[in-house]
Amino acid sequence: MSTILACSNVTKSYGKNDVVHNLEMKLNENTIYGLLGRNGAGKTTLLNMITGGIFPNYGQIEIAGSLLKKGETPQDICYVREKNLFFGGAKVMEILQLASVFHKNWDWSFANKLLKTFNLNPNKKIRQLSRGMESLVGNIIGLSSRAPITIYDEPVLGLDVLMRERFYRVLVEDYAEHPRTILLSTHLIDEIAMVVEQVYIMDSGSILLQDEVETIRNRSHLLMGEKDSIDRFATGRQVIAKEAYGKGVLAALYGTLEEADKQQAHNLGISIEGLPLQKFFSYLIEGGQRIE
Ligand SMILES: Nc1ncnc2c1ncn2[C@@H]1O[C@H](COP(=O)(O)OP(=O)(O)OP(=O)(O)O)[C@@H](O)[C@H]1O
Repeated sequence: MSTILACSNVTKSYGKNDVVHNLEMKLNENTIYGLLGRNGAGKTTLLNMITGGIFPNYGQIEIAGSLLKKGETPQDICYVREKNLFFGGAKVMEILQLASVFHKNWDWSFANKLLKTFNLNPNKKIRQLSRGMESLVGNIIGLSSRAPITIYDEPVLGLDVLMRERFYRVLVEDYAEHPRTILLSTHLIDEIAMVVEQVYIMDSGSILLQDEVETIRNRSHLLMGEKDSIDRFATGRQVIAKEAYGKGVLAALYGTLEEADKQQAHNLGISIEGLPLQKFFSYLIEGGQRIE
């Protein structure tokens, strides 16, 4: 599969602070990615660089084989921002009409269908919409653009559970018919775990881990046992976090465990459970470890 977006050594500083630091990222064509990180991790800053709003201090960004130049807005990207910049006095339909001009693959019949799916009145003014409804206008633009790269920054902010599920379902169904590259940036990990194929986990401006969701699921384990046993078992393995639990210790471990490993754990009186993605993420961020 070929690369459609590549960030090499990208750094963005404000004053003395590197908000994004030597960041490497490679997105393939026709894949759904999650960009995960807690508040302030640098996700929006990274997305603003990828979409041409701000320019890195160092490094380069390549989109569909061309280096992004300062001041350039990449044509192949549809960026659905966390905070929309829609004019409050404009009607929903006028915002869609404006967006359609910028995206050559725009599909009007799909856009009209989505207005119904999400119960949005196209004649309502933006300022009359709730926070969730405003998110939906952005999401309709992201979906209808059918852009080769669609980036959503916190796309379900303000949406109720029903609308969140509806959005993810439409996204996946449409992706199946019209494959493209989608990047979903969020801190709501468990919600997107069913949708994304690959994740980038970001913290303090750097990527801590990049892998397939399935691989992360298979490799993250929660061990429970006595401290000495856990320490013995952990030797030579990647423990990303450890905490006291009653008289024993809980340890989050990242790596493949073969049958022999599981037997060794059993012999040491250690129990092993899978680790939900959200919990794995919390441990990883707390530990601040980079996983190669
Ligand atoms: N223009 C700016 N000037 C100074 N600092 C900034 C600027 N923009 C962002 N930052 C800082 O950079 C850090 C990363 O912010 P960013 O918005 O990229 O994080 P984020 O991962 O998107 O967080 P959230 O999920 O809360 O939106 C924060 O500490 C923020 O205060």
